[in-house]
Amino acid sequence: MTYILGLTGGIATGKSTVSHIFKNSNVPVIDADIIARQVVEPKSETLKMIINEFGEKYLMENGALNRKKLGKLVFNDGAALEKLNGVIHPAIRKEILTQIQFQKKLGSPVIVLDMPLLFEQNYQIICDAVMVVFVPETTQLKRLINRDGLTSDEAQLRIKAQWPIQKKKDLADFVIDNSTTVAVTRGQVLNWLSNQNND
Ligand SMILES: CC(C)(COP(=O)(O)OP(=O)(O)OC[C@H]1O[C@@H](n2cnc3c(N)ncnc32)[C@H](O)[C@@H]1O)[C@@H](O)C(=O)NCCC(=O)NCCS
Ligand SMILES: Nc1ncnc2c1ncn2[C@@H]1O[C@H](COP(=O)(O)OP(=O)(O)OP(=O)(O)O)[C@@H](O)[C@H]1O
Repeated sequence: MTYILGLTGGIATGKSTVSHIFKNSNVPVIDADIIARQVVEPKSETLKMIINEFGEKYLMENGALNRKKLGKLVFNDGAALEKLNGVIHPAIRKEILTQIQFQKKLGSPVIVLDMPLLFEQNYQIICDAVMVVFVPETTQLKRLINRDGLTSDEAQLRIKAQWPIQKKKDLADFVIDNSTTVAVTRGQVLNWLSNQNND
């Protein structure tokens, strides 16, 4: 039996940091952010649907999606974000389910599904448990601004496009506090894994 651990949190609370720790421990990770990029590669059906919906101005000269420009639109406009989600999420879901089946066939005992919108898109129902990585909102805002070079207003809009971290924490089976050092976070994840191995 393959145990599916959903890994989520808010934007920039540390999901990738935690998923690296899993990967380094040889646990396979399915990364929804990577899949969300793969399904809109140049010439893909999903990219064509996005361009039909939003217009040619969201394409770059090389035929790739202009992610920066589309991000500016959708994180400022809830209706546009819903439209984008409606077009892209069916393709993301299909690929996630394919990758889960693949890992199950390989006989992986544990797999991690790393997905920022895990609760928003109702993926907890296919997970055996959900782990939420959290930091206080002030830390989240600071790390997001530093990592992505956003203004404080832009960063706050992105945070508001997702459920509040407290709501996700309340729904979690396991929580990881990523507010101090990566070493402390690693300790919590390795501890979870060793409890898992002892079961
Ligand atoms: C709007 C897009 C083009 C902006 O691209 P950009 O390269 O600037 O950001 P990137 O994709 O790296 O996402 C960064 C972070 O933004 C947050 N985010 C992304 N999409 C969404 C969304 N639909 N709703 C809320 N938050 C989101 C996530 O925390 C993600 O980790 C892109 O995020 C996108 O296509 N989003 C829709 C697909 C999606 O929902 N992806 C999230 C994981 S499934
Ligand atoms: N414990 C930590 N101490 C200091 N900085 C950290 C820590 N954990 C993560 N960071 C930094 O905070 C930023 C966000 O972390 P990370 O990319 O792991 O978040 P994420 O949840 O995967 O983000 P996204 O939702 O955008 O995918 C990164 O720049 C990362 O290097």
